[in-house]
Amino acid sequence: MEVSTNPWIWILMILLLFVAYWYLGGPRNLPPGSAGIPILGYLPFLDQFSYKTFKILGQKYGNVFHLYLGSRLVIVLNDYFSIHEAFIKNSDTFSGRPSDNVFKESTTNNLGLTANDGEYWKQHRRFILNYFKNNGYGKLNLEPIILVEKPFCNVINLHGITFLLQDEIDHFIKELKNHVGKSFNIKPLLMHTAGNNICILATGKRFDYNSPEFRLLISTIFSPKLVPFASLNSFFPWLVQLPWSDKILKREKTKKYFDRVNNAVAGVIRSVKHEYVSGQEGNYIHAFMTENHKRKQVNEADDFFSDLSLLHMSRSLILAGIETTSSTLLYCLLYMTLYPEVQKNVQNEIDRVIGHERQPSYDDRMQMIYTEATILEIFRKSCVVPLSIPHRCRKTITIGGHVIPQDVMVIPNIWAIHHDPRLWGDPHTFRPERFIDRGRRIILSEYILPFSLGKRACVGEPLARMEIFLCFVSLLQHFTFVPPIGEELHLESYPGLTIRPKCENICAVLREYPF
Ligand code: HEM
Repeated sequence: MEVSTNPWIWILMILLLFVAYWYLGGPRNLPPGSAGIPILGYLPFLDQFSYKTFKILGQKYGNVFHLYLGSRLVIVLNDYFSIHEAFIKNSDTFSGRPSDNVFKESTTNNLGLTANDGEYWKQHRRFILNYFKNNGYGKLNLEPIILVEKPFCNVINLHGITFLLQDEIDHFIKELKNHVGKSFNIKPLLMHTAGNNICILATGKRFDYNSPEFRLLISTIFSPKLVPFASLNSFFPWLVQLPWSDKILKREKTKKYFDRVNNAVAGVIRSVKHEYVSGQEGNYIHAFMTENHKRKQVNEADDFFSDLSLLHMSRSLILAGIETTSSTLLYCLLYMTLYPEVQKNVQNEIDRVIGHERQPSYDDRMQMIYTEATILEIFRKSCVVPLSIPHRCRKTITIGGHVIPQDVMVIPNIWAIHHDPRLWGDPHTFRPERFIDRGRRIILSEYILPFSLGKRACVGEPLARMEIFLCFVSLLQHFTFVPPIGEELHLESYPGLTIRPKCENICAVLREYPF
């Protein structure tokens, strides 16, 4: 037999082999799904709001399906029951994070909470959740309890976290009063307040909006648009091997960005580190330092709570908490502007339960059924982290009768749950009343998952829920929000990992008292 010397035949054969490998070379017994086209996988067919495409694909492939995004195999969980089976019933198995270039390159050895999934992550997660629990985050009537229980009184323990959040809201309202009656881009102010609430957690105090540390922090965090390059890095991990990968992946720019963020976070840490007195636990940074000392006494080699860890942990909280909370608050105001009758109902409830002479407290929500229902409906509709953060399946397991291979990336489509007509009937209608039982009680739905669920669910949830309630209620106590003259408001968002409203201009009108 003669071997062909025609190079085109060889090129064609290699191409055919590559295509055959692309379609047949992956793991067997995957859930239904699509490999898309060679090299790019299903990426070219995804809408820029990929959660919407996933929802449609769920109708074709079922609620557990696979896709290749670039060369990366991804399993999408597209309904409540599959996500619950994975993240609650098999929470350990699904608590991994993809061991990803993106995480590795943005942190030092995967330090911080979001990227890590080993013993280090477990211990830090437990530590911060305990810190929240012991310091009144998310609880009612805490101030007196804290006062009695805590030997090392500092600002938080004396007055309770509610007091500090209220103080921040006071400053926010004062600032907003400078802009009443005109079109005002409220997003930066919302980011300032969300940023300060995390600083309160970290340092036990708020920062003046004009203080150098705070200005640096806020201005640094959201400057560059690096998400497209992070996605390239994640879905085409082999790009890293190419000689010009640094340029394609903008690695230099990414590195500089994270250096700047580290520098800004270090400034916040420095501002309280020097005030530390041995044994103090009154803010997260001091509690962290005390934990480090305790551990060192037992085992000098234990460096889980090192200075570098403190930097990365604080950074995790700041990066995960500011954009999410400020976007949710912005959606609160946009929905009120677009649904004035809902705004009126919330204000009537505020007037009845709180009045205008005192500040709202977190306890008030027990009597504010309509307001609570409105916030739940905003959580449902806005769903600012629609695909959560990707998980990794730590061992091969069966979900919904489908085999999920070890180490595969798992994406839960939370947006699909929030918009599932089988759960909500009319998912696209904004209707707070769906959460009220015969006008008297809140219907707590397990299908509302803005913070995800299971072992990896958002650690900042207790703080986020408190600040959203207190800020939303305080704002509607003082102002009515209306569309700025000549501007059309809508609820559309930018594409990205988080849903960020495009409309940032709003008009606040001061409410008249007495009402
Ligand atoms: C409305 C506001 C917020 C929303 C909707 C939100 C949502 C989420 C979601 C969906 C996740 C991913 C969970 C998963 O992997 O399954 C997450 C993770 C996380 N969030 Fe939030 N979040 C909010 C506010 C905050 C705040 C205020 C903080 C900090 C104080 C914070 C800190 C974190 C951290 C550190 C993680 C990573 C947890 C881990 O990997 O173990 N978040 N958040």
